[in-house]
Amino acid sequence: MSLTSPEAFSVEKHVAIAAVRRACLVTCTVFNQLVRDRTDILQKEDESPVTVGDYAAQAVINTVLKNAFPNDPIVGEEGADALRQGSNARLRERVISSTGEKAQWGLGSEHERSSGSLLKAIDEGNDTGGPNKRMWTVDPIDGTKGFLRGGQYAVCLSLIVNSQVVLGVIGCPNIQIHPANPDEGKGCIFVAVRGQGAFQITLSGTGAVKLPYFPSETSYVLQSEEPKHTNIPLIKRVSDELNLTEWGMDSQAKYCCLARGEGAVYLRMPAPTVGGKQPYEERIWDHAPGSILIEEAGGKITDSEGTPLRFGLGRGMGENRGFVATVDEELHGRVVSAIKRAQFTEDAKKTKATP
Ligand SMILES: Nc1ncnc2c1ncn2[C@@H]1O[C@H](COP(=O)(O)OS(=O)(=O)O)[C@@H](OP(=O)(O)O)[C@H]1O
Ligand SMILES: [Mg+2]
Ligand SMILES: [Mg+2]
Ligand SMILES: [Mg+2]
Repeated sequence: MSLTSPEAFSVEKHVAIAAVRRACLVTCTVFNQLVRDRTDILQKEDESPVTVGDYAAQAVINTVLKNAFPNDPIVGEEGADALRQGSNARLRERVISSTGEKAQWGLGSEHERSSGSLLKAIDEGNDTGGPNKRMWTVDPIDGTKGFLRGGQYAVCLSLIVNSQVVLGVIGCPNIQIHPANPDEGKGCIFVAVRGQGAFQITLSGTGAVKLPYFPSETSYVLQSEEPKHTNIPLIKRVSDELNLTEWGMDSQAKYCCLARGEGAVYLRMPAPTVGGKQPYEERIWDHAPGSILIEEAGGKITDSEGTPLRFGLGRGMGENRGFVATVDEELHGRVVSAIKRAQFTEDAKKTKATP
């Protein structure tokens, strides 16, 4: 069976959807019970937040994946080291109770719920990635800041074979099922398999629609909500030149909105670095599922110079900095050109400012 035959990755797709759905149930429960009280949030070394929800969702997804595909490595965002520290015992207990509350979430029995096996399940995501292998990426909560705000966040899973993303599944509990009709409610899962198209289903698995399906009336540039993650002034310059309007949104929900037709461009540009700091290296779990969703919806995604994205370098994406995704291929070329002009103007300003 070739990588793109109609039956390819059918088992993987069903397992991945089940894993993402279970993880979404966990994150919704955690939000309702814990996050609203603003408890149990840790600051990672890079000062980004991690919550009971991130750990619990990664434990659930890794457990489902390891049960189905014991030999597949997993590249997951989170690690359990902080949970092993005595000072975080309360957080650890919260994670255990969040994952074990219902047997259907995959960590049901007393034995399986024990602290050791939970930490082990989280640490199954410690693979280093690389070029010549089959591996999963897991971002248990993408847009943790959005999750904490009650805004958009995404539970993200992808399968990569020999550096090519072949399957992407993104759960967005807070996204409207229909962009123009709030009455239909919230909660979607977006699914793409290489060569088989991209689809949206509801969180409960009903109402499959092929992407894109929503006729975009206004032309939006989807950008990070978090200003530290992107170059907002540069994106404004590009948007103005192309007569587009910026729309800030947390997480890979941006890729999902673009794939269904709710915008013109996904644009992410590296934030300016200060004090000789190295630029941020993007992570494969933040873009692998979103990139296949865009491509299978008929769109194009590259880095900001028009170079293809590289998912076989390790956990990071190396020199791939800044991302441009569009559903309209002609627009993609115009965005890349507009970025070059905007960068040129920015550089010229800096040179003028330096005495
Ligand atoms: N400095 C910097 N530059 C670029 N990207 C960064 C940076 N720091 C973090 N991250 C990663 O950004 C992920 C969140 O994605 P977005 O920026 O698209 O959404 S958001 O506006 O922050 O919600 C976020 O994913 P999560 O940690 O899963 O939330 C990070 O992996
Ligand atoms: Mg994070
Ligand atoms: Mg992320
Ligand atoms: Mg995350």
